[in-house]
Parts: sequence; C-alpha cells; structure tokens
Amino acid sequence: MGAVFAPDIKECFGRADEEVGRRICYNDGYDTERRGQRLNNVQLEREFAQFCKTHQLQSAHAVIGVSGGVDSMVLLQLCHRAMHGSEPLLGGFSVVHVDHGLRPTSADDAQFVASYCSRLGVFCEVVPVEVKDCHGEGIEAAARRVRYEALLARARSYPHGVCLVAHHSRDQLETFVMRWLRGSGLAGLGAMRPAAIREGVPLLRPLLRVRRSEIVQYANMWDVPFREDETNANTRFFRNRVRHELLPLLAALQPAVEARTLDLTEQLQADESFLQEQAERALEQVVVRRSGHDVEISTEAFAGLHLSLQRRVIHILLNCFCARDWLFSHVESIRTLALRQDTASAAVSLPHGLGAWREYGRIYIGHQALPHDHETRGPRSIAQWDLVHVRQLSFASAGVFWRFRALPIAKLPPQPRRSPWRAYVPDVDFVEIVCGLPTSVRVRPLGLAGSKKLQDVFSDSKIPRRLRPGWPIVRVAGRIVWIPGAVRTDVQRWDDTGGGYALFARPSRFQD
Ligand SMILES: Nc1ncnc2c1ncn2[C@@H]1O[C@H](COP(=O)(O)OP(=O)(O)OP(=O)(O)O)[C@@H](O)[C@H]1O
Repeated sequence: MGAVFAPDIKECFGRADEEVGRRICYNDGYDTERRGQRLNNVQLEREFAQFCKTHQLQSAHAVIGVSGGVDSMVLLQLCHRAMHGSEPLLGGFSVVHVDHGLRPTSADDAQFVASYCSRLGVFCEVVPVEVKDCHGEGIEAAARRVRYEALLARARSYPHGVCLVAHHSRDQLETFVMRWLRGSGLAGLGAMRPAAIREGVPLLRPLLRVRRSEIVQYANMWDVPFREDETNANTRFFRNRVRHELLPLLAALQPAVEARTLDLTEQLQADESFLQEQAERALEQVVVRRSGHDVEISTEAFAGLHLSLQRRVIHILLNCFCARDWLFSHVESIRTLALRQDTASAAVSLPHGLGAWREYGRIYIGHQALPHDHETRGPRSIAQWDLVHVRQLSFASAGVFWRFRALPIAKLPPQPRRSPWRAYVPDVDFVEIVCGLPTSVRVRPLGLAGSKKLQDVFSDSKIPRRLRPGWPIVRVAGRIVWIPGAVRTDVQRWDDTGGGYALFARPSRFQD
C-alpha cells in the first residue's frame, strides 16, 4: 500500500469538535462525568503542549507511529489539535503505519489508520515490512526492530524530523517489570526515556507520564476511533502475561505502583547517565591501546576504579565486541581476571568466539588469542578455566591455536567414543591449563601400572619437539589429568552418576 493523503476532509474533524463542544458547554449538568473528563483532557493537552515546547517541536516535523490502537490514535489527535490551536506547537507532522503483515487483520488496521488520517487531512504512509527473525530474537522483537527502522527512516527523511510514539505509564511499568525479571542492570531498569536519540533521530514519548485511563477518557471525549489488537489478550506472549497476570497483583498490593515506578525509572535514568559519563572518562584512563580487533587494558589502572566503574567499563567494551550477547557472569569473569593478584596468564572465553586474556599486567579483549604468541620458557599457566560459567575456551600457544570445550557428563550419550582428544574430569569448578612443565615430571597414564616421564609421553604420542614447550596440560588441584592428544591419567574419571565434565580439545594447526 502506498501513501495516502486526503486534505479535503479537514472539515469533518471540525464538525466533530463542535458536536462534542455543544454537549459539554450547553448541556450544563447533562453529564457531570464528562465534565470531569474534560478537565482531565485539558490537562492532557496542556502537558502535551508543554512537552512540545520543551523539545522545541515548533520547528520540527513529527513522524507519529500510529498502530491504530487507542494510545497512538490519541497521540494523533493531540498532534492534530496542537497544529490547529492559536499557536501551532508543531512545525508539521505526518503519520506512519507499519504493516508487519503478521496478522490476518493487518491490512484492515492499515486501512483503518489511513482512512482516519484521510478524514483529518493528515499525510499518512503505510509501510509494509517483512519481519524475519534473523538473530534468534523472537518474532515480537524482530517486528519491533523493523518497525523502528521504518519509523526512524521516515523521520530522518525530514530536515528536522523527530519520531513520536505513544508509550504511556503502564507501558513503562511493564517494561520495568519485564527487564527486572530478565535480570537487567541499571541501564535496562531505567526503561524507556521520554526523549532519546535512536540512530541519530530524536525518539520522543510525550505520553510516558500519562495513565492509560486518561488516554481512554480522552479518546471517548473526542470520539477518537481505535482498534483493539486481538493479540494483546494472548497470554502466550511474555508482555501480555505481565500485563494481565502480574500487574493487577502489583496494583492490588500497591495502588500507586505505576506512579512510583515512573519516579524510580526517572531516577535510574539520571544515575545511568551519570555512571555512563564517568565510565567513558575512566575508559580513556584504562585503555592502553585500541585497534579494530582488540583492546588492551592496564590492570593497574583498572584496579584503581570503583567497583561500579569497573563493571561499566567492561560492559561498554563487551557491547562493542559482543553486540550485547554477553551476560553478567562474563563481566564478573573479566573483572576477576583483571584483579587477580598473581602474575600468571589466564583467559576467559566470550560469545562470538571472542576472548579476554591476561598477560603481563594487561587485559586483552578481542578476537586474537594470546596477544604475544611467544615461545614458552619454563612453566606457564595458560588459563584457570571456570567450567561452571565458561563452556568454550580458545587460546594460542607456541604457534598452535587451541579450542577447548566442556560438557557436563550428564549431557553425553551413554557410551562415548574413546579418544585422546577427550577426557573426563571430576565435578570441580576450575581446571588449570599449563604448559612448559619440566620434561622429567612423571605421570601415571590410565590403564598402565607404572608412571612415565613427560618427555616419553610426548615422544610416544609423536608430538613434534618444537610444540612441546607450549603443549597444554590439564591439571585439577595441581595433579595432571590430561595431556590432550597423548594420555589421560588415573586422576581422570568417567562418573556414571553423571557428575563431572567431559573436556574436548582441538588444536587447529597441528592436527590438520
Ligand atoms: N504497526 C505500527 N505502526 C506504527 N507505529 C506503531 C505500530 N505499532 C506500534 N507503534 C508505535 O509504537 C508504540 C508502542 O507500541 P507497542 O506498545 O505495541 O510496542 P511494543 O511492541 O511494546 O514495543 P516497544 O514498547 O518496545 O516500542 C505505539 O504506541 C505506536 O506509537
């Protein structure tokens, strides 16, 4: 469907105004409830006018996202009235309806919005979009992503374009609760901002402090038509369950929950802005070097930061590298890595095949494995591998790129294949990966009566001499359990009761 524009129906709107005006002004005592509503409506219009002035919308072109629901239809009405008052509050405005094509009735919604705009004489564009869940984000999130892309693109096409959406105070409460349940931090719990910049375009929410009941009253007052989205009742969606099941409970316990959450989110937003500003400054102090692929941080400067800043600095870096797919446990693992008192090298693996490494008083985050793939001299700890939180680990050692994987034994098939590239370790939190142990160290290979020197283990397994100093050796509580590609020792065990982990190793250059 293309653009719809019908400037000639403006008069219809004028008549509707007059009718409502007559009912209120001349029928004194006719409908006291309506009079009360009118006061609220005046209040709503005043607040909207104030919002327009604060954000200097007199010189802007507002692109309103209108779904056809009551909230956005009321926003449309407010904009329309704001344009036609004694002093226009908007430089101009137009409507965009995004047709996701996901529901059988979506074409009717588009038609409904377009024809109402046509009645008002407002320019309306219906933008059909294709919703594809490419990032495993879920269909709801994918629809939201493409919707904002379309709305912001339209706003960007105007010289002073801004985008207006009709979120109200209950939406804010829902967002807060959903983020709280999903374990968001400060940034997420601040929920939606009344004014934000999204992809370079101001995204404004003039109704964020308005209650839904006031919006509905306003719609009734001005006979604003709207359509109910039938999926709103479907409790298969998380948001709807929060809305229909959890919020009524919260409101029963604390009737002021919506207003209090609004105040709280405003405070959190202010705290969040302050912390982010401080962290961006701190980042300049701790980052020693930054290239497109990795970043190098001074552990000394990092240790001097306040705990909140330490976390936020890592948070910012992870956002750059891991596109928000990280967890709080990743932040904490990197922080622990940076604050360790000993000087040993260590690593944690991150999503998207990235890693964080510690070497010589620096933390490296990025795609590179060990930053200095140097020859190993003497024993060296490669990683304290946190099996509970980190399931994959990769690093380079003496010219070989290693990938390690850990799988709880309970998840393995009943009779796993035997291989020197796999071993079983007891149910421990950490294993240590070291290299460069003296070749005279003795190990007791599984199934052998006696012990063997490391040197003999390497030669029997045909591990090239030049690779031996950097060859990883896995230890549990200081005892060797596995030399990948060579032997497993009597410390390792296959636990039929399902405890422990299976470890897998793949050296990329050597094995090929
Ligand atoms: N199909 C649509 N076309 C244009 N604008 C829309 C559409 N759907 C929603 N909007 C705009 O977005 C606002 C929020 O809508 P809704 O609460 O349904 O979004 P949501 O899916 O919860 O996403 P979020 O709240 O994260 O923006 C609406 O008030 C309206 O302004």
